[in-house]
Amino acid sequence: MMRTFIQLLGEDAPIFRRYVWMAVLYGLLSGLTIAALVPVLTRLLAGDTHGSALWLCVLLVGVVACWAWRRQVEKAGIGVGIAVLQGARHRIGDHVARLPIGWFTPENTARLNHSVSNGMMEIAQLPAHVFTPVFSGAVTPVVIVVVLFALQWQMGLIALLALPVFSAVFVIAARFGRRADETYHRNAARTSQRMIEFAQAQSVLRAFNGEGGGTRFLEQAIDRQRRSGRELILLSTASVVLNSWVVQAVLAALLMVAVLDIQARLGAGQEAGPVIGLVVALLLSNRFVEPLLDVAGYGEALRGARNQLEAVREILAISPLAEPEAPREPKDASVELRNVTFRYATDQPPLLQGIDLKVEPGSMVALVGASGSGKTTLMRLVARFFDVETGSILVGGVDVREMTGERLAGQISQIFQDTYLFQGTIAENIRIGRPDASDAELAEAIRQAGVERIVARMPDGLETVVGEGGARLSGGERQRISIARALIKDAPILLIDEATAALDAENQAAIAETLSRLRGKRTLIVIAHQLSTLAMADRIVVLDAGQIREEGSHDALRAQDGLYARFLKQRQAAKGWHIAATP
Ligand SMILES: Nc1ncnc2c1ncn2[C@@H]1O[C@H](COP(=O)(O)OP(=O)(O)OP(=O)(O)O)[C@@H](O)[C@H]1O
Repeated sequence: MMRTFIQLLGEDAPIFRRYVWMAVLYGLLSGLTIAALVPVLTRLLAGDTHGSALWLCVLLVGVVACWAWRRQVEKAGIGVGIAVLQGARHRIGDHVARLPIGWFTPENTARLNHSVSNGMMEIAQLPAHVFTPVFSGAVTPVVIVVVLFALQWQMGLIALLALPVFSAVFVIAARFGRRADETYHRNAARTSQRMIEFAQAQSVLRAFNGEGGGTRFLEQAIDRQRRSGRELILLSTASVVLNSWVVQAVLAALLMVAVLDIQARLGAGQEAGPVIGLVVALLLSNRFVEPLLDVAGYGEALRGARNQLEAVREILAISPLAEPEAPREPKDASVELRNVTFRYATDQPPLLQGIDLKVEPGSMVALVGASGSGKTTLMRLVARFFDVETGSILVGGVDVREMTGERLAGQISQIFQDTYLFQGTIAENIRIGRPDASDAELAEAIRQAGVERIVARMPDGLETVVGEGGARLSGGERQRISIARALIKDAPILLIDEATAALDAENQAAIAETLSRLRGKRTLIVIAHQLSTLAMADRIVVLDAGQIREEGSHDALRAQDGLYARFLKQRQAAKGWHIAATP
């Protein structure tokens, strides 16, 4: 936990170390102040009022010093919190900016959002509100153990042995609690997901589930969350009770030893001195358990914060894409995959295997294959959403790992299915492709992508705000804006995913027009669904289960009666294609 905290603080870590030493010193000071009670009481009980008064002054000075130092510790704790909020957020931001683009799935971005907002607030509050009492609560009893040893060694020994026992019980209870906490948070996240899904998918739920049926998934999720919440409350209560039992048991043992010793000494007719010492030791026992109970009380808060820190640690542990020390420049607009193997997770089989593919500058390659065969993944690898496991990907004859991210991005334009539109106007969204594009270039991209027709329908034309993620536009309209954005960028390589779902007749025409205009001028790699696109391609590559099974021109592959011919027949049956209708 401390290590993650220090990692999170980066160059601000010395502030945290200083704070920890201050908190430990505060614990020591508190312990010593409590220890000053011993001479005050022993002298008072022995009738030495003057000596007692002197020690009382020392005690009072200690109390004032403790109070003043505690304020300093809290100030230092707040300083650490501010460093977390200011510096650590930037540090996570810098780290995330270097992560593979492929990492940014909706689940990961939701996690990141939660960690940077709620999680950071929780972590930032730790030093001032939780660490100070926990650190001092762990140090003060150690000082009291030493004093107890001096007063009555058996009590000192019991208190000393109690410390590791208490730590072990605390750690075990925390471990059980953590597991329950994780389950609860997982179920809570699922419930939120289900709630959003429930709201977004009302039309589907009502159409297919009938009355009330649509709430089934949501109810199941709420039920799971309720059960895990109950389990969490039970375990949390049990751990608090267990911790305080252990502390109380230690206190009882200390009291018993002291009382038995007092009885024995009084019975033996010993003088008052040692008996007074024992009475004082009895009082000290109480001060020994108090900070321990404090620590136990903060177990819950520590566990919650630990989960947040763990989430941050997981994000920081993801390896960013390495930037080359001596970046190279691409020589042309070719794309080449050499013996590429890739898998999304180490425990999964390879998704792409032994892929060799060369796309010459200015040529057009269409990728074809069943759903899940790896077409999108192949395109993502070219744009370096991820790095390959073995083999290499070359853009312009240079391995993408030897190019800066900026240089590679400059070589490639993408029209993917999940293109994001920002909360801004249509014009602003298109200009993201090239912020310094002139108005004439903007108008040309708009014309080529068929955005003119959309703009004409909109109340504010090009200045129409598209809403978050382009929510105020249809899927087809969003895609055409993304085509205009890719066209205005004017990169030599264009990767296109012909999204079947978003392709209405107008969009098909826009894509076909774009492709025919750019054919021969740009290197085009297209995940093709349209017959017109396939017929336009210089080469068709058929992927099956992550491997290239067939490669050649449309006519040659069609004549082979292999996978491609079968694919065409399926498409024909589904969409009424006419093979003869090639342009
Ligand atoms: N980020 C990811 N993490 C893990 N698995 C993934 C990820 N993205 C895709 N996959 C899996 O990889 C496989 C290939 O997906 P990919 O999107 O490359 O196929 P595709 O041929 O483009 O399919 P489609 O035509 O349906 O878009 C699928 O089984 C998919 O579930």
